[in-house]
Amino acid sequence: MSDPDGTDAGGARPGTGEPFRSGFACIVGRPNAGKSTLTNAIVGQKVAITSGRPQTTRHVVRGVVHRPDAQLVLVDTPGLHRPRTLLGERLNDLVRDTLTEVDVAVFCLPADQRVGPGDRYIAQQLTDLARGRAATPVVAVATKADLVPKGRLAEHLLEVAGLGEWADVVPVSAVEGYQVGTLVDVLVRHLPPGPALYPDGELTDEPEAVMVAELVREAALEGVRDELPHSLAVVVDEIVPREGRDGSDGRPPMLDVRVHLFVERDSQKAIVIGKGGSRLRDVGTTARRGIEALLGAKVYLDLHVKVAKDWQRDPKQLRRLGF
Ligand SMILES: Nc1nc2c(ncn2[C@@H]2O[C@H](COP(=O)(O)OP(=O)(O)OP(=O)(O)O)[C@@H](O)[C@H]2O)c(=O)[nH]1
Repeated sequence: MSDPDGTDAGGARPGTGEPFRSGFACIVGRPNAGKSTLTNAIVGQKVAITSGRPQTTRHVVRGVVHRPDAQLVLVDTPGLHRPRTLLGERLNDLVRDTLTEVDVAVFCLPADQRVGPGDRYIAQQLTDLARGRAATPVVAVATKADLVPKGRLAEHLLEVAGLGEWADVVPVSAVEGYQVGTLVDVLVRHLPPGPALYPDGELTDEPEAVMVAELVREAALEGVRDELPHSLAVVVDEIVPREGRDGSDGRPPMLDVRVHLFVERDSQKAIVIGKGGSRLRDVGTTARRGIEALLGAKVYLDLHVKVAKDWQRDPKQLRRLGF
């Protein structure tokens, strides 16, 4: 049976000395290959659609798997999602774009169907690019394993293995939860070492969080628009009620709002913060007024400025952050 909260998607490997890993994966395959069902099985209940955070990634985030040892971010690949409508060069371009921006690709091939020309075409593109400069590993997945007898599954796996250059081949059944955890383990192994890309806990695309981020960004860019990258990234970590300040005692309710601002260079961090923190205080005051009006509560606004290079590993990552 499938594990309803997705906890079979792996656990800590204490004592292994393995570094924390984080990165992006995309799930590709022809229509009806089981991509959506697999995505849901991988992220389980922890789905956190973040389409409202366009500043954090150029792709739509489908979900984030938080583990003690890793964070796996599943991103949508609109182009590859509907290969029937994207033939020839356009598909090539999309595959290339996608593969250069994720750490690992997942190629779904349903076990209940013969490998067809559509699969072969995608397989060729993926193999070319896995061999190319981006060298993105591709994990081939035999989906819907529950629909076929063992003998047929073995046959399918052999066929899939011969189709291209895969880092791994894994049979799964998203419906029954079979091997979903194993697949996540395999994907995590292909992620580079690095800290979590998203705050732990639930992400949100709630309009308030998006608007709070916008208010902070606007305030941070005021007067220094030319000196800061257009796409200064603002991430709202949390909006939580202050304990004992829910308004029930007659005092106005109070919210703690914690926000990270990401910039590219130390010099930009200095601009945002200002001499002795004076500018950041102004940014906070301006943003707080807007946020209080928006949320209808008193707000304690906690702003942190970080240089992205400190927590991002390479230009690839910076691009993903929107820089
Ligand atoms: N039995 C079984 N059915 C599955 C499994 N995974 C997906 N399906 C079914 O296969 C069909 C297609 O699955 P989707 O997840 O929608 O496939 P998709 O690749 O996202 O499809 P597109 O959106 O058309 O690209 C659905 O009817 C699913 O219920 C599985 O592991 N076992």
